[in-house]
Amino acid sequence: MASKLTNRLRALYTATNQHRILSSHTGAQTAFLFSSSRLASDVPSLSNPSSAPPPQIPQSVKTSSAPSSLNQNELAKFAAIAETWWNSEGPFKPLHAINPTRLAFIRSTLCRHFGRDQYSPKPFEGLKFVDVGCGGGILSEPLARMGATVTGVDAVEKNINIARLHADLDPSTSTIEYCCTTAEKLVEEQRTFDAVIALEVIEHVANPAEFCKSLATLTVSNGATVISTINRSMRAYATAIIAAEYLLHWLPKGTHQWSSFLTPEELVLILQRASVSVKEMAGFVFNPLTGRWSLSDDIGVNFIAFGTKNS
Ligand SMILES: C[S@@+](CC[C@H](N)C(=O)[O-])C[C@H]1O[C@@H](n2cnc3c(N)ncnc32)[C@H](O)[C@@H]1O
Ligand SMILES: [Mg+2]
Repeated sequence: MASKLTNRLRALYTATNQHRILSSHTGAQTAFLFSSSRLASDVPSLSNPSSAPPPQIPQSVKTSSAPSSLNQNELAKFAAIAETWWNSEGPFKPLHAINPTRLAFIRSTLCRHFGRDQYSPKPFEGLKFVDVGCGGGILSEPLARMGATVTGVDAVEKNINIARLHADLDPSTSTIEYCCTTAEKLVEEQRTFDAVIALEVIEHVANPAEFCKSLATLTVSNGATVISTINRSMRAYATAIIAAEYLLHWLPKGTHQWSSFLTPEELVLILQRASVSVKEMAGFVFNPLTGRWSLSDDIGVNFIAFGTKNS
């Protein structure tokens, strides 16, 4: 299994022609990877103009002694646009557009892992999932429709209120348990889940490594952890920031900080340190001709990782 994973990762990294395989990391390489994370201030920060007014601090969940994953500046951005979660033409349009593609990855990896029939209408029946940083519930709802018992948590209270209101519109989603809380709080409460999913959240948290530790602790032994984020590559700077925020206006300006992105290797390493072994990875690519997203071996910009918690 380990060599199969290694081969798969090697193929992916070779395909993107930009990085080396993880199993051959030396201590020096690892140190480089970690020292470059969050310190990449040498790239011009279009996404953080110094003239921008200070963001409003939202009402968000307070944490206790556990290291906090909260970054109040990031939370303020989401609080400011919380009402627009279910407007598929609004600021969350990219998440709506990418949703079927990321759900296809989740369905196929988790069905294989949990031995479920991926063509069944409710393949996740009997499994407990948590959607960390669930926002308005764009992902939690389809997961619940696929039969999972879903808990959705977000640090912004407004998001949770919107998510609850929307889920209540349909009996198949009104069963979702929504809470304004954090992964570290759930750890304190000793909650565990068969699958822990955090999509497009890690680039907005205060400490990605600690956040991954919390996600891993929430995952039952041999359970699944799924994370998606944006690669800290030049291509991502050009497309996910310059094009998406400044040229196409898909996202509000300042949504993303390039230096907060993680490379796939960094994500795999911090998950590995948290006892989660990444088994599969895929990229999301946008076809401007069809206007659709699809899964790809190209993990150069948007990517998703599926791992399992070591037993
Ligand atoms: C880009 S949105 C992604 C929403 C959802 N996961 C999706 O992909 O549809 C990021 C979400 O993470 C939440 N968030 C940011 N930091 C968080 C933290 N430390 N703990 C919990 N939620 C957080 C934000 O409030 C926001 O709703
Ligand atoms: Mg993001």
